[in-house]
Amino acid sequence: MKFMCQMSITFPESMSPETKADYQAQEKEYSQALQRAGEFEAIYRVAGRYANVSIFEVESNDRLHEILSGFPMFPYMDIVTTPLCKHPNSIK
Ligand SMILES: O=C(O)CC1=CCC(=O)O1
Repeated sequence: MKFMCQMSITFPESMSPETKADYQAQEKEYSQALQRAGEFEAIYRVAGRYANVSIFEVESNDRLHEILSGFPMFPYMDIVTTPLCKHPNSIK
């Protein structure tokens, strides 16, 4: 099952730069492990925003929820999830 997730991140103004950097380092480690495992197919930065567009290939809705809620920055994310289907004109 393929999904597009649009994530935007808002840290509290009171959060220190050190805490932000720690979240970002944890996020990178978690994200890259999922990418290596093949469940996290792609991630793009949205130009001009602290947001991304991510593509996941997972076995179930429950697995997607497990992945998303496991992101260290999950408490600071707003996530919009869109299920994707094959396009009839795709050559892949
Ligand atoms: O977009 C970000 O920086 C937050 C994020 C979510 C998954 C990831 O790898 O980074």
